[in-house]
Amino acid sequence: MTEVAVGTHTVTTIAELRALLDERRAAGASVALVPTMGALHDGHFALVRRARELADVVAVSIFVNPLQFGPDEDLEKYPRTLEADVAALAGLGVDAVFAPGFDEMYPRGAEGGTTVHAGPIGVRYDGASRPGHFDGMLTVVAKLFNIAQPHVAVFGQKDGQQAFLVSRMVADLDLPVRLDVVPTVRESDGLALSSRNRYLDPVQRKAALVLVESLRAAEAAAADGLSELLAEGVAAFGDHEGVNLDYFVVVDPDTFLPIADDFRGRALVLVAAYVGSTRLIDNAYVQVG
Ligand SMILES: Nc1ncnc2c1ncn2[C@@H]1O[C@H](COP(=O)(O)OP(=O)(O)OP(=O)(O)O)[C@@H](O)[C@H]1O
Ligand SMILES: CC(C)(CO)[C@@H](O)C(=O)[O-]
Ligand code: BAL
Repeated sequence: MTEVAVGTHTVTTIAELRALLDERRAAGASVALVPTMGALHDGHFALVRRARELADVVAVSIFVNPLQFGPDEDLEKYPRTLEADVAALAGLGVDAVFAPGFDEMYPRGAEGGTTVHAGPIGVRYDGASRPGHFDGMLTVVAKLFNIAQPHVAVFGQKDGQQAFLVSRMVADLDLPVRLDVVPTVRESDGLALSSRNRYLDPVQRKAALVLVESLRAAEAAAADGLSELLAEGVAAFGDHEGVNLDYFVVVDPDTFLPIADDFRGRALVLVAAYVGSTRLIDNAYVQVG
């Protein structure tokens, strides 16, 4: 049997990651990739555990991708905790951590290279509030797929539109990778875990619960149809000081288009809101009608 390196290897170049994964593949191993932007929490760790179930070798990428941030967004202040992230991933038995710098990923600069276009769903909902976000996200995900060549890649349902658009890209561009989506991991009070939760002060942390509360209200009203669902979901925002609803929409999970008034069946409620200046998202499946 071929000798292969064991333990957690942190690499910063594409060549190093390819060499490491090629060696494992040559020994017959399957590979799972978990793409992240770091500042890891239990949501990410659930993805890593799932990846371990799905493949012999797990690679986690940590890259805060400038292409998916708008000019007024939080690229500069996005939390970066590489040392702690690597230690946690080693504890979970991850084989490779890929933490490239900007030049390694974009040698032609942010504007100079080929990019992926997300198509019509990429300009709705989060894409309407964050122009260019999904093109930038898909561009880096396509690169990561080509770099790591995983058998399976694991994403979180918390970023529901992202998971949908990645699966669209895989289908539309015939990418040879299987996708797996892990349910949203929540705090005990229901708040979806997010790296951006650490921007919240204690008062905002409490106010942020309105997102999951709106989803629960929508779920409770879903049996009565779309207009009741929307009315109850949006009403949950009431008068929350410092909270501004961005969108509250119900989509068909198969198309990500808004459902019609007479829709009956499983639908996905998407919500985004600003809590202070922090933009948070959440979503939940409901049974309409
Ligand atoms: N609470 C969660 N439950 C399940 N998956 C999650 C959760 N939070 C993030 N993920 C998934 O982890 C992967 C990496 O996400 P990312 O690094 O952007 O973390 P994040 O916490 O979503 O950060 P932010 O929302 O602040 O950008 C994505 O597939 C994302 O959907
Ligand atoms: C998928 C991803 C790692 C691409 O940068 C990012 O959008 C994220 O962390 O969800
Ligand atoms: N969590 C998805 C990555 C982003 O917000 O840019």
